[in-house]
Amino acid sequence: MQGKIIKGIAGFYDVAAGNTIYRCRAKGIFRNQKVKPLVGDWVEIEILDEKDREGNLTGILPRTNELIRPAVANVDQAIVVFAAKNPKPNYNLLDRFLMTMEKQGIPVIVCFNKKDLVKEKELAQLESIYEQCGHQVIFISAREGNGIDEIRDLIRGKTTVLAGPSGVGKSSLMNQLNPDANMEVGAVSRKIQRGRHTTRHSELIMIEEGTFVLDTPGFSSLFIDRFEEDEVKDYFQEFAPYAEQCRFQGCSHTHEPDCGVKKALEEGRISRIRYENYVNIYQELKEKRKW
Ligand SMILES: Nc1nc2c(ncn2[C@@H]2O[C@H](COP(=O)(O)OP(=O)(O)OP(=O)(O)O)[C@@H](O)[C@H]2O)c(=O)[nH]1
Ligand SMILES: [Zn+2]
Repeated sequence: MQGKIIKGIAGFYDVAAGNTIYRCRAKGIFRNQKVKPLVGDWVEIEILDEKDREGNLTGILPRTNELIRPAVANVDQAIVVFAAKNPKPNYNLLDRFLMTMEKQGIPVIVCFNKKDLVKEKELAQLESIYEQCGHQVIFISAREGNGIDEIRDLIRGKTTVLAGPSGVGKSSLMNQLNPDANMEVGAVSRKIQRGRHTTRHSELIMIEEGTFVLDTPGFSSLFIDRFEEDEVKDYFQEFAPYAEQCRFQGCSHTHEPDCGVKKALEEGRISRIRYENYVNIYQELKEKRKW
């Protein structure tokens, strides 16, 4: 029988097969192989006890991909959640997340929660910025249950990493998607202080058969240390058409004269937020390399 590992705890793996979750032990063969079972793996299991839902892991199917942080395999897509307001979106963190996922070939849907707190006009601005750089953008209100069906449609039959900083309403969203999950929802300030999530392990929540969501702990620890500064611009794809007009080949769009990207910025064709994040990330990587 085949299933998917949704959780690993102290030598056991919880495997969802159909609508049932079996607690499985990895058989000896895994110790001799170099591959260690990962959350998200599609696996072959043998049932030992149907009533007690116990089994053995007997094989791992080939992976389509493997993320290191969070440690999870076979990710189809990510949904990154920010609040449209309260807390104000950290666009720099958002752009870093988009780069990190894009580098690993994982499509990202940008989701702004708490749409009940801001005006349509502000939402339209957010939408145009992130659609311009190639992402699907959705607006929801987890509190009012708005946009939840749209999310359900987007995640159906897939494995989705749900990421976002503390306080944006991820737990509220998970509760809407899966009332059984019963995640703790609380005041923004209190939870940031307590810093819960820091020691939690990756766990997939089965929303329905074949649909899995990973609620990702520790979003702010996402760093972009595996990038060269010169490749950063490749992740700001909306710059590309204007870069053709730069005077210098390999223009970094920061200090060079006759830069097509800076011209487009002045003309309002490129988002200032995105441009400033680009410069910030570019310079940070350049500084790092000096040491
Ligand atoms: N106005 C408004 N408030 C919301 C919405 N969704 C969540 N909230 C509130 O935002 C606060 C944080 O919500 P949580 O769901 O706990 O946020 P979280 O992202 O899971 O935070 P952590 O658990 O710290 O990661 C709570 O006070 C929620 O009631 C929304 O759609 N609109
Ligand atoms: Zn340029």
